[in-house]
Amino acid sequence: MNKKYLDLLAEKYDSEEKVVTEIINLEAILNLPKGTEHFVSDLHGEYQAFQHVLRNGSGKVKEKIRDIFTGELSEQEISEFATLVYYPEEKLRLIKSNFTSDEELNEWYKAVIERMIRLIPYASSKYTRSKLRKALPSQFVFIIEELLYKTDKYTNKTDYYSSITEQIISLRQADKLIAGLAYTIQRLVVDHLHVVGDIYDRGPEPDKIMDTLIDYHSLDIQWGNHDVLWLGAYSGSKVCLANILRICARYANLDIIEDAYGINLRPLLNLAEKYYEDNPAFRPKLQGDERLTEKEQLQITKIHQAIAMIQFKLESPIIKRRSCFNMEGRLLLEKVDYEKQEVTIKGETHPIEQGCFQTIDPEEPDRLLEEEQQVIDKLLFSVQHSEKLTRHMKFLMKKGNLYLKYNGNLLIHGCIPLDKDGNMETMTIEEETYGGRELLDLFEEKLRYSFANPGKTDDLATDMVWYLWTGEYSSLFGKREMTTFERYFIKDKSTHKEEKNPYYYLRENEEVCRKMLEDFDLDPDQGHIINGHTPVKEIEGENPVKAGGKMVVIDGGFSKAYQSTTGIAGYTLLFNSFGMQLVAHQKFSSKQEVLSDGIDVLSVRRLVDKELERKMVRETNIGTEIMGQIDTLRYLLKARYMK
Ligand SMILES: O=P(O)(O)OC[C@H]1O[C@](O)(COP(=O)(O)O)[C@@H](O)[C@@H]1O
Ligand SMILES: [Mn+2]
Repeated sequence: MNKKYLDLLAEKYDSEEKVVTEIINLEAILNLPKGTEHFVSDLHGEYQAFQHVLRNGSGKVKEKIRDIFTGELSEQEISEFATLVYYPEEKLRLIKSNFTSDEELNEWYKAVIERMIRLIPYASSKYTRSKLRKALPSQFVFIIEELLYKTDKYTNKTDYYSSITEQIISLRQADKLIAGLAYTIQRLVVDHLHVVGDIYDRGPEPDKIMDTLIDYHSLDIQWGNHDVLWLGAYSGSKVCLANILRICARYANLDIIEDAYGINLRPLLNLAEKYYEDNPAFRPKLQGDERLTEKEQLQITKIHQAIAMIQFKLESPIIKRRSCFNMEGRLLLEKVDYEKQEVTIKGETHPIEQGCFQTIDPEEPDRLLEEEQQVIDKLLFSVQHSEKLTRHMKFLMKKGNLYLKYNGNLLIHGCIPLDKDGNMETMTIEEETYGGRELLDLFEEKLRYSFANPGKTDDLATDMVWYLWTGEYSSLFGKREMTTFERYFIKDKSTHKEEKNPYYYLRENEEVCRKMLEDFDLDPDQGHIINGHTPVKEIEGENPVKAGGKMVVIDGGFSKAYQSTTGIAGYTLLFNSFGMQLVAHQKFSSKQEVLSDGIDVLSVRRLVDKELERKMVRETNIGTEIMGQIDTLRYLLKARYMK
């Protein structure tokens, strides 16, 4: 081992005792049951629903409460207590307003603190003391540890508890302590979170989801197609930028751009007001009980057209300079007869409905007007200089990958592009041919390069980020082509269809899934592929667990816009030392309803896989890392202290 490395290590472990203690500590960790992994996907800006799933650990919090308090508390009391753990501040306010005297309130405080103190050792039984300590609210660590670790041998338990809790109450610290304990419980229930893509688009608050993830104790992200669209925009792809703005306009979410990320839309609005009128095809989709004035809707409709046209124009030169994308079929602006208002696609001519080609020169349909060019340039400048967006995009890069191998499973948002016989599809880029895992690695390399070079806007790497959004062999898109143009302008619905990659029916087949796991050097007997991206239509009887359990699809539709097709409000997956469980969530109406009626979004559990023997940390990714650390420490011990 390198001497310098050893010197550095010896600085940290500067005595034999320190090395020995750390080895013992690490060995002990290896023999603990593995922590619970929590998988979510396709959050699509639905911050409130995501918060709920995160706070209740997909039902795990309530399960732990039930394990301990069934028989002692009524079902109603269990629900109330669970709600307090999920939303401590709000629930405390609500409960406190029901008490008429301080005595009553103080009694309630005592009971609740005692319950939480009983729950914590149970929820943390898989962790070392030092890990638990890190999860405790820092200002109360001393007090909580006193309560947790006291023995009743020599002291009177009740007195001991009472004196500490009474002090807390009289010093008016009870609310803070309860909230701190509640967050500790939430944190203990889930050890690690996987976000299998699509944080952004359609829903109203992706920025708040990002803030939550930034504060989360342990997570990784597999980028979704919508996430790379945002990364692409930030990395200098104007066409990706036009797409994110178009989607925000379409779903009436321009607030995300203006208010959350502080990007000035005035230049785009001026352009939109100058050229566009009302147009039913571009009216925003309003979700739930969202209301907008007629004037607001009209304004968005105009912006929506302006940015869609900029997007179509920007696509064209990329398609032309990148023949390897094989997207010539998408050069639709050139296929429009602007006189007759018709478009010819795949040999068929269709009338254009609700066209808005005011800024198009039929001789040069993809040429941006000077004003359009200025608008998109200004927008790109603001996007790349938004402090908050920079923070969010950097985090997305730091925690994100295109796919992840974790504890024997393969996590990937979309697919591994296959041909209809199940072979990996290939793409030739700069004279090299790539397929399967190598293609995915190349995509990721290009994305990272583009992100690191935001000043380059037309290079191959930046164009490839857009390809990841919409290209046939993109592992995130997984469809032949994106029919955005057709959906706006052509009535005939058959032109709107987006044909899926064969992966999406081949993944039902166990052999195919095993082969893909092997291609990624994973053990097909142990591993699973975990996908998001395609909403599972439970309503039509589709099963999210496929290929004899080798494939699990967890996109059940957090996205409100898709709930009518899925019939539920999303799946999540839990993987603990006993096995894997899929959780189906019912529609989340509002936090208010959970708070006041204790109504918890009902989750239905399905067993995906049961471990024959309880899985220990030793058998996990982290376990492998720890074993490496132990080896190094043993080496240090021998080389420096055992002479
Ligand atoms: O109906 P919308 O929201 O415009 O989106 C449709 C587009 O979104 C996509 O489904 C991609 O988004 P998802 O990853 O959420 O499926 C495209 O295939 C399709 O063209
Ligand atoms: Mn997706």
